[in-house]
Amino acid sequence: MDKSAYPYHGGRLRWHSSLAKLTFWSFVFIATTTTSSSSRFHSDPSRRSLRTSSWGGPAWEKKVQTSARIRSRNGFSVLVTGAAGFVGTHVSAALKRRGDGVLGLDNFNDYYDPTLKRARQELLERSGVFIVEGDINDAALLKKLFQVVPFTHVMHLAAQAGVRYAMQNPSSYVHSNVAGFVSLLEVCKEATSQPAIVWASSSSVYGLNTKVPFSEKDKTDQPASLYAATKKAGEEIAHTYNHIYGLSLTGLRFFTVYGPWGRPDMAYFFFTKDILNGKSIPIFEGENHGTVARDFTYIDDIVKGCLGALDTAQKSTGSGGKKKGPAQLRVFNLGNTSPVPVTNLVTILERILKVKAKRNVMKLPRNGDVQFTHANISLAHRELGYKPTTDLQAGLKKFVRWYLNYYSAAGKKADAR
Ligand SMILES: O=C(O)[C@H]1O[C@H](OP(=O)(O)OP(=O)(O)OC[C@H]2O[C@@H](n3ccc(=O)[nH]c3=O)[C@H](O)[C@@H]2O)[C@H](O)[C@@H](O)[C@H]1O
Repeated sequence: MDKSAYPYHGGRLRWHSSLAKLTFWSFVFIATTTTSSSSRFHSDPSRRSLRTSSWGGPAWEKKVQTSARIRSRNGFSVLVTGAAGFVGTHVSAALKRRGDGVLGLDNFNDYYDPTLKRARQELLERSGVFIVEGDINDAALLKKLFQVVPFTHVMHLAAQAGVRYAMQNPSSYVHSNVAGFVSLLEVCKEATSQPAIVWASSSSVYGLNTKVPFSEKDKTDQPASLYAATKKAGEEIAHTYNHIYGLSLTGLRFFTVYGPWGRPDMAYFFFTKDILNGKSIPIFEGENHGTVARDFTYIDDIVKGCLGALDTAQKSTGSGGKKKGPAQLRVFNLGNTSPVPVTNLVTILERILKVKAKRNVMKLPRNGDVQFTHANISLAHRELGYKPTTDLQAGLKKFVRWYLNYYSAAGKKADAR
């Protein structure tokens, strides 16, 4: 790959209001709360543990309605699945802030430290977003939610993420990314007023493709991981529900999203933890010392892309399971279009943390990783007004600031993996 494909920008610092607000509430949270763990557990073969809690009743319905109530002219009423997740939390907060009604749904599984998800939930609750605790495979719960609120939009972010974990727990990917998506679409399609749906696909659908930058027009028939295969399956499933039932569907191919309140299973996150703890970090390289690189994309840019997708989504055309006309079907890359080698990511972290990393360079394992990603974002720019503005250096600075505050102020251990 051409070295010129890895440009760096200077450290432009941009303090986005959503982040400022989230960070503020993080301090409030850390200072005042402990995590509640009153929910029951039940066994599910596809999850290491899955919390459930009872739902229903007049008080619960009122909470749901209040959270989903639109507070601005021409606002939306949005069901955000995966609201306690990294992207879900940021998107929910941004929607709420601009006056949309937002109801969260999350199963709070323990793929990574659920304390972090509870902390995000606490943040959202303080800004008026209620998260219903439940699984997207629970059709009765979904139906109930649609009975209580006529959602105009669904932002579907609930998923089993992580490329390498798919080899350890394949069924969790089928459970969430395939069965769960179908379960959600079944309920959406039956709604009297079908919502428009925006959902998270992944850059990983480009798999072993070698032509860069990746364009939405490229074939995506070589997934390198089961995770990628389930996201690709999601895109095909979206086509089917659009074709048969008239659901308006927009898939967003996220490129390695990072930032404050991020996922502890991701490399930038556990590298930070391990560098600070003096532990060696495994840095992957390709054949013949080939560069491994990612088009790391900052969370605030992704949030803007998500809002742009919701704002430009056309109405679904069907009702009660019947299609009345053709509906919108879209897919967009949301990347930074500026790939950075993983070794450079580590150098940036060393500079910000002022600690030298113990680098353990090793061959890219054959466990689902691809060697590089690079997004062509011209379609998203044209249709959604998407224009990322945060480079990796500036974004990592913000991440590290959050990380140090979160874990030191809360006295929490960074239980990254
Ligand atoms: O764009 C996506 O759709 C996906 O992005 C993310 O996957 P990836 O891009 O693989 O991110 P991440 O694991 O942070 O590895 C980053 C880099 O570090 C390298 N890497 C990783 C681990 C390690 O031990 N060493 C290493 O060098 C590794 O080779 C890679 O080059 C999401 O996790 C995934 O859920 C999905 O959303």
